[in-house]
Amino acid sequence: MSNFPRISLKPEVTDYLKSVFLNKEVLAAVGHQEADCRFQKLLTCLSHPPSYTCVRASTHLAPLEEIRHKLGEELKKQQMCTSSAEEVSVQILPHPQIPDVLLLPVDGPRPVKQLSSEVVVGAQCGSAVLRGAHVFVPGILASPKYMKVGDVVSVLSDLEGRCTRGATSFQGKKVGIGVRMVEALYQSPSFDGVLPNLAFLQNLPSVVVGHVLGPRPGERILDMCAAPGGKTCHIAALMRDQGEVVALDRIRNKIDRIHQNAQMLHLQSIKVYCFNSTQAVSSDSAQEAEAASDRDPACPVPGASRRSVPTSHCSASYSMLTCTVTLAENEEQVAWALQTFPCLTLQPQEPHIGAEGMLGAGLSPEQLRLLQRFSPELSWDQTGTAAPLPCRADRDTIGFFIAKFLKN
Ligand SMILES: C[S@@+](CC[C@H](N)C(=O)[O-])C[C@H]1O[C@@H](n2cnc3c(N)ncnc32)[C@H](O)[C@@H]1O
Repeated sequence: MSNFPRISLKPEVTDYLKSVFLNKEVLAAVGHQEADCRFQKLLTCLSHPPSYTCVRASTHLAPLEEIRHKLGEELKKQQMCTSSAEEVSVQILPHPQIPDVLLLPVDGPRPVKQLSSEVVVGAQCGSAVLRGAHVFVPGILASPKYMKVGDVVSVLSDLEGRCTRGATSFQGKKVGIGVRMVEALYQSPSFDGVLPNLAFLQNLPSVVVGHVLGPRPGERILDMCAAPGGKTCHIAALMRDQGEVVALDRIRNKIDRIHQNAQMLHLQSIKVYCFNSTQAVSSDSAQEAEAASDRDPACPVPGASRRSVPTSHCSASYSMLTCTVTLAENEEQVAWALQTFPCLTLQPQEPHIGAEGMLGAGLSPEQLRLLQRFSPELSWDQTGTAAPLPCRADRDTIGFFIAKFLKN
């Protein structure tokens, strides 16, 4: 059996994505064959984990080199517990362009034996396992009826969401780890409890967006879709914890995670509110000028989800980001915003390591160049080759999109 069955999407989702990737503008530019090839690669990318782990280092608390060294020591200790080899080595590389990123290669796919005793986990848990996590009890959907502590099992991921939860038959402890991974298909260190205040697991594009925003100490920044607070904390760290980051999330349970992360990273400048960002939008210019009310940070920006909006005194810059690959949530939003709010202009991004925006939303080549789209399908062939890790890291990412606007 292949370790990676092709990702299985509902037919209507496949059709929709296909219509995006094979839209008229793309077809005219690259032709049907190339457009279809990119789409097929996208489906392949979606079923594979990235070839490295990205860690954001808390450089507001310690220098990068010190964090790199401490992380290496911690991970060596971890490896010594699980490996029979006398010498263990851990490769941790700084990112050449991003000053607070450390990259760790993932080794895989490795040959693993499939055992007759199987634990089935949800797809989300499965992807965490592929990135080095152990299986925690809530992720388990089904397990052998008489499984007991110490049994060796294979962990399989339910990619199609068909497995009905049968956790009642799980005989192990109901808290803590459910299955400790000893033989991973993709060998990647577990970060569970490893330097929690200095090494924060975050996808590379999610770190890039903080730098693109470029917040400065003393500014007031609004993050409209903040939980669990990865980017909120990054912004506060980049501001050296001076100023204010207002973090909104509409789901009350998730608010605690922002508090926990801020506390863990020793960040005091974050103010967290449970609030629906779409209701934080106001067209009232008096209110807008006032922008001081924490509960109503008035911004003339449409309240679509997943946006981080920094504000400053006389003009404001806005950064819009999504972790989706569709035109509707990305380039079409940009086209709409530019048309609806003539006061907005697109700004160059620094760093710009992803691709440019995708054709299909009627944006000009110049506008597309100002957008940053992380498109793993464009370079799928190169990942997994001998290319140096930092080069691979910039290409082998999750799908992600960043636009930076200035409001005049
Ligand atoms: C992908 S997560 C954000 C990740 C976060 N920016 C980070 O870096 O850790 C999206 C979040 O947006 C929140 N959200 C979605 N729509 C919202 C809205 N209208 N108002 C406030 N929060 C919203 C969701 O509850 C969810 O927690």
